[in-house]
Amino acid sequence: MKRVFLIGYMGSGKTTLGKAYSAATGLQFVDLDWYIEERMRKPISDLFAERGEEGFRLLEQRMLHEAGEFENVLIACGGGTPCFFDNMDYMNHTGETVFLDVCPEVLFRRLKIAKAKRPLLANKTDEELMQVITSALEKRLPYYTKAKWRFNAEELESYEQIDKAVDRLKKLIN
Ligand SMILES: Nc1ncnc2c1ncn2[C@@H]1O[C@H](COP(=O)(O)OP(=O)(O)O)[C@@H](O)[C@H]1O
Ligand SMILES: O=C(O)C1=C[C@@H](OP(=O)(O)O)[C@@H](O)[C@H](O)C1
Ligand SMILES: [Mg+2]
Repeated sequence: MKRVFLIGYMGSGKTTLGKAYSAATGLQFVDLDWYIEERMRKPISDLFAERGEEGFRLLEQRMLHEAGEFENVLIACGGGTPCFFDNMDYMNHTGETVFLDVCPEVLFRRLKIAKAKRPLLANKTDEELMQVITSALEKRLPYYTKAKWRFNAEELESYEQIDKAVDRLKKLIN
């Protein structure tokens, strides 16, 4: 039985790599954000707005425990998932954890074009965005580094790079 959790900051490529890995190997893919949106029939940004971050984190923990019971699955978490409650310990006990490591400059480049759907980043100027990324990474690194594996995910920009990353991930967790 295989159960893998991808963790890392927003824009580190959890969804992108998780989807590609699943397509290449047949391992079932669950994106935790999508799972929550489907179960609640609402976008993450609405759930954040209605419940506040605290309410969202409670919901996220509940959904993590639900999806965490699935067998033969790769779960792409949200960027904050490992950093609340005992979520990181829970994941380490129930499966293999992989931290997608990406430097702030690359995260900035990716998130600059993809921040609108992320409630913690929407409406930030470039300067604020870089500031949010660096300070959040500093706070979150102690959680992320509890993962069993650390995986460099800085090159996910083309299909070729994604294929290579999938191969590297296969070698790491098989
Ligand atoms: N070729 C690309 N060029 C620029 N940005 C990209 C490219 N591919 C992906 N991204 C962006 O980088 C981010 C990383 O992907 P994603 O898998 O959504 O990360 P995560 O799930 O870890 O937040 C996404 O927001 C995506 O829009
Ligand atoms: O880092 C975070 O706190 C969050 C990351 C998002 O997921 P991605 O990392 O997939 O963008 C999503 O769960 C929510 O917007 C909060
Ligand atoms: Mg994602």
